[in-house]
Amino acid sequence: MKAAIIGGTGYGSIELIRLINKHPYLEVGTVVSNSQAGNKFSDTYPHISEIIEQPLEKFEPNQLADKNDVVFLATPSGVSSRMVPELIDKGIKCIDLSGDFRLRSVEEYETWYKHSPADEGYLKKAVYGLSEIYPEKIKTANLIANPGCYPTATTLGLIPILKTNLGDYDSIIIDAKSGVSGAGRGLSLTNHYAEINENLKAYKLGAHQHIPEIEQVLTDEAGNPITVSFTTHLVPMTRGIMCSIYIKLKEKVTTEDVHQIYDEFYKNKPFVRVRPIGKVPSTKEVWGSNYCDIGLHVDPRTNRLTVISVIDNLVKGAAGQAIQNANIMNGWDEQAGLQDIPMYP
Ligand SMILES: NC(=O)C1=CN([C@@H]2O[C@H](COP(=O)(O)OP(=O)(O)OC[C@H]3O[C@@H](n4cnc5c(N)ncnc54)[C@H](OP(=O)(O)O)[C@@H]3O)[C@@H](O)[C@H]2O)C=CC1
Ligand SMILES: CC(=O)N[C@@H](CCC(=O)OP(=O)(O)O)C(=O)O
Repeated sequence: MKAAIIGGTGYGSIELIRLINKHPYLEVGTVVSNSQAGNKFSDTYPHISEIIEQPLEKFEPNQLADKNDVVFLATPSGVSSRMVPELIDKGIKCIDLSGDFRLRSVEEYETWYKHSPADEGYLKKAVYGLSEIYPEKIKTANLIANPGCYPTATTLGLIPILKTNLGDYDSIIIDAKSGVSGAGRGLSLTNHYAEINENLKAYKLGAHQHIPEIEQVLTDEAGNPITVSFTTHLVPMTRGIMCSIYIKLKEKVTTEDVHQIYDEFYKNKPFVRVRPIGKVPSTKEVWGSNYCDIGLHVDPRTNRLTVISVIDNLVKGAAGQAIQNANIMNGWDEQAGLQDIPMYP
């Protein structure tokens, strides 16, 4: 099956290429580039020389739909929303890595993303692609809104406890940290080496576009309105996200009790690894892989649960989950092409 990619020279795209190249049922089809059409892909990324040798192409929706079976849009928000309708109308399945189809409310989108939302008719067709939680909806979807990187780590870390009545869900605090590739390949002063090296920065306080996405998922799963305190930090590393999540518990429960809840919840989910009691995952332990690793601890003095959730932002946080969704949509093993051991050290 041929997979097209739009947003060819970005980080999401080059990670999709790496994963599709070793996928048993997918092969790289058309790769669209807005800035480099006509140039060889390996001119931008020499590490794919002699492996993927093809020109980058212009966006031609008719040709794209004729020559490919699925399209991954690794384009910025505001761009995907303009491209998806033309593609969906031609009958090709789309998996969008941007935030354009994740929020159900167009007003919320405008408030947080600060530009025009996608057409509401197409928004209604989109299925939120949190693979572990919505596999049944994903199976029959034609348009997947692939989750954001921070929302993936956060919601997978929170949903099992939310499904119980044990927590005080007005008290959720998420302290989130990301490597610099989370900001994409575009140049900016914030991500300049001298600005980020030996530095730790909090950013977008109270204004991060992932806040409404996290609250939408948690509210759906809890069945009650949930608001969260969510603060993002930029860390001088290339890949990786760690979300340290804090929830006050209403009853006296132990780490063992909570561990059992998470173990049971994720027992048939191969990409979520709940660490043994006393073990805390680090970002390097999921590097280059589609795993979300979770560590749990209840502090008996404060009766507060701490959840540590780590992912690779470019894999489980973007391209890997997109491939997992393509696997589910096609009825393949959800692990197809994603079974690598994380790269270490
Ligand atoms: N990086 C990450 O960890 C994650 C990213 N995402 C989302 O995935 C999407 C891709 O992210 P990422 O690859 O990191 O971003 P990049 O900035 O690295 O790449 C995006 C690519 O989109 C293309 N593009 C940029 N502007 C336009 C435009 N106006 N019209 C058409 N194409 C354009 C460019 O490629 P070209 O010129 O070759 O077309 C650009 O390289 C984004 O929506 C991002 O928010 C989601 C989760 C995690
Ligand atoms: C480190 C860094 O800057 N990360 C980005 C993640 C953006 C992203 O993934 O965008 P979506 O909204 O499409 O999910 C940020 O915090 O905005």
